[in-house]
Amino acid sequence: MTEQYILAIDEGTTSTRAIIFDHAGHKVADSQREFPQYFPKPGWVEHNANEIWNAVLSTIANAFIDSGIKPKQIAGIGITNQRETTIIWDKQTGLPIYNAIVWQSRQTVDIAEALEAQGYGDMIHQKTGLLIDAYFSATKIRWILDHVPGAQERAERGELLFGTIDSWLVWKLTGGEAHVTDYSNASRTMLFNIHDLKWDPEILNILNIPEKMLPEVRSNSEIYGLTQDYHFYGSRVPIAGMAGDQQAALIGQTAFEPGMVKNTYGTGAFIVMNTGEKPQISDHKLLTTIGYGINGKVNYALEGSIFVAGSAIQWLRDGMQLVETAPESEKLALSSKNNNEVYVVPAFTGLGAPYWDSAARGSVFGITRGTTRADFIKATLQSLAYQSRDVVDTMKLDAGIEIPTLKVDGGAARNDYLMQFQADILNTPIQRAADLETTALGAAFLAGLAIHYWENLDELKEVYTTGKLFQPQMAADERQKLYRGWQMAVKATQVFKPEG
Ligand SMILES: Nc1ncnc2c1ncn2[C@@H]1O[C@H](COP(=O)(O)OP(=O)(O)O)[C@@H](O)[C@H]1O
Ligand SMILES: O=P(O)(O)OC[C@H](O)CO
Repeated sequence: MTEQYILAIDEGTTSTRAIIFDHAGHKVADSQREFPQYFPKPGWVEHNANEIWNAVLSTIANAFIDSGIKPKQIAGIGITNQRETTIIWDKQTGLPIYNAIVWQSRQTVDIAEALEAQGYGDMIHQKTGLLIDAYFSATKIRWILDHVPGAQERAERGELLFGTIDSWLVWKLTGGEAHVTDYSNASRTMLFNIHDLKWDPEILNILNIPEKMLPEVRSNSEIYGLTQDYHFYGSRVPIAGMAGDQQAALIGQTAFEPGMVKNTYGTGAFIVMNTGEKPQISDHKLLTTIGYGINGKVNYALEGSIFVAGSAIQWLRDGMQLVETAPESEKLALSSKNNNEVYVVPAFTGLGAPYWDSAARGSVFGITRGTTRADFIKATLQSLAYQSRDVVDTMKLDAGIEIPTLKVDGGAARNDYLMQFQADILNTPIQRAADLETTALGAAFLAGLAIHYWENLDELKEVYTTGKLFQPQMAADERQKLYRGWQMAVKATQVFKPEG
């Protein structure tokens, strides 16, 4: 028999990838494509769901062309995705009725504030594990139903479907046969009760969202449907794994034991701790979320979501034009001669965990006549590490345990300067994955488990390989001084609210 592979579709915020893995967990094909970002008003971020679909199809085609692997050699498909991003489409035509509203978008802040003002914060926190915020899908659904003429009535008549990107891609690949999502993605909608694992009728009622438009919620590893042959070169291949990208990275890092923590430095940075089989509701503004549900067992997680991480480096490149490429930031940071007295707080879309301050905006502190481009770049890189420390410290408080090692992955984890500074400022060893596409590997693992390509979690641990380890080297008093400076910078940032 010809060799069989798993295809992972990793649909991220700025680009989509198709990666083919072999049985040893090695990447044998990797195709990536960026797609347009739309910013209709300040703070709004939208995507065109059909552009995403086309990008997914073209990356799959390129992965086959580049590798010479044939579509019939794909044993199963795993999907992982930017979470929370909301699409509503017409069940008959398959056409979206509005752009996808992206997780980062702030256009529904008013709806979130109204829910808070009506006193629903505690009930929603207890049931969904989330804090009321425009980040999650619920307010985005309400916004589309309010702003597209006739949408509420059509949703009530059962003519419209809602989905996060995972649902949309499965629905498209199966030619409309499966309208499904998984526990991890459902747990980011602010509509899903993470205790009884059902859409919550009380929250749906408050937001006036008809349940019939929601997808069926399934486990993270099972066969959801088969690709239509016309979308997959004549093959009907099982789509057998699905998870939001941050949970997929947890799986890709094989962080299966309670207490294990990973940080993925992509567009944002998302620190997730496996907390085991009982949901732990945070006392310090972290999110409780579903890590994964496999073989009838659900594992919960604590999460600290940082909205701006790698996108701050993109801003250095595209907005400030201080670097030509993101990797160049490393060389420049190392060339900086200052004593780390410059602080950049990249609160471009407000501050996420643990502050949850929608109105905060970015700021810079500590510049002098002598500040150079290299100092500014170094401070921006350091902001990723400082923000991560804010979350890790909070996580230790919530979980009441020390974190012996932080597992890292994602595009910006390639930066050795950043990883060393992260180890120093946390005083914790940083274990980088050998292959930074851990998110895609996690999706492949989920699909592979469902179709017995891999048999169990122990086998996955053998497939996973670690990369470089960064040991803390900074003196304790230096670390305290630098972190105190960061805390002052964040406080000052939160005071500066020109719009009230
Ligand atoms: N060497 C580097 N140093 C710092 N940041 C980097 C480096 N390489 C990539 N990045 C940043 O990482 C991000 C891309 O990571 P990726 O994991 O692909 O993100 P996403 O899945 O969110 O699209 C970009 O925001 C980019 O600026
Ligand atoms: O696109 P990423 O990798 O930054 O991930 C986006 C997150 O899933 C948003 O919650």
